Amino acid sequence: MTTGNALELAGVRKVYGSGDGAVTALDGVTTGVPRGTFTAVMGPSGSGKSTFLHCAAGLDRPTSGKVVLGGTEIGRLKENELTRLRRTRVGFVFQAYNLLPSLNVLQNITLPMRLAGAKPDPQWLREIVEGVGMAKRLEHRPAELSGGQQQRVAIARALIARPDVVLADEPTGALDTRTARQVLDLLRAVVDGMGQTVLMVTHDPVAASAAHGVLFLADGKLAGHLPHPTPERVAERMTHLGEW
Ligand SMILES: Nc1ncnc2c1ncn2[C@@H]1O[C@H](COP(=O)(O)OP(=O)(O)OP(=O)(O)O)[C@@H](O)[C@H]1O
Repeated sequence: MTTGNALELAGVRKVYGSGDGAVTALDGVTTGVPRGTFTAVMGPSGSGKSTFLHCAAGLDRPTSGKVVLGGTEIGRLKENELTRLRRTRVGFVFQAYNLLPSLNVLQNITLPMRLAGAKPDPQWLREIVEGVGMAKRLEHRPAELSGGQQQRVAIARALIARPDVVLADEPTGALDTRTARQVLDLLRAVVDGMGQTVLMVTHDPVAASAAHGVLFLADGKLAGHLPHPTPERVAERMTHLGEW
């Protein structure tokens, strides 16, 4: 495992709109996400969580400040370089899985590599397919899988390029409690067992407690970090931050 930060934000500000209608979604966020860690991001509604994730992924450009992903300052990249970086150095996991219905499991998992014009490493492919427990389902289409299985495929897809960071946006939001637990345990195993780095936005203190630590946002600013989170301690912090 390489040491250092997989992701760094330095003084990141994001202002949407201008003049009277301007909204400051991120207000000078500076933080680092160490490699091989699982970090949850929590905060009240409108506190800037999605904007944080979008800036980290290069989906949104900060108004000012720097985002460094795996040593590359992404603000300096041209649009086509940014697209390639998103395909190969960032893995995405969404609440709604976002698998392509016409592709089978194997094709969905390897799609980011094919879009980037690269071939997946067969040994890594085998490791992640087995790691997410989908080795016997490679020919199946998403419609033939449960929600939890679809999310496991999405996690494998997020890992296929060995990204610098996997960004997960409410990955358990559409799942029942038991299936959500399995997906959280898998994300944790991806970090503890495979040395990957995961950053997850969630509203759920139980989901957040699967992480090594929780970053709290309030009004676009960092409002604390909680190591070794438990659902109770996360909920208590959130209550202090206001409506959620
Ligand atoms: N494209 C946009 N244009 C204008 N304002 C925006 C845009 N995106 C976000 N905002 C505003 O920026 C602030 C932060 O939004 P963001 O979606 O990052 O918060 P959040 O913490 O993810 O919220 P939630 O938990 O409700 O999803 C909010 O006030 C929001 O209205």
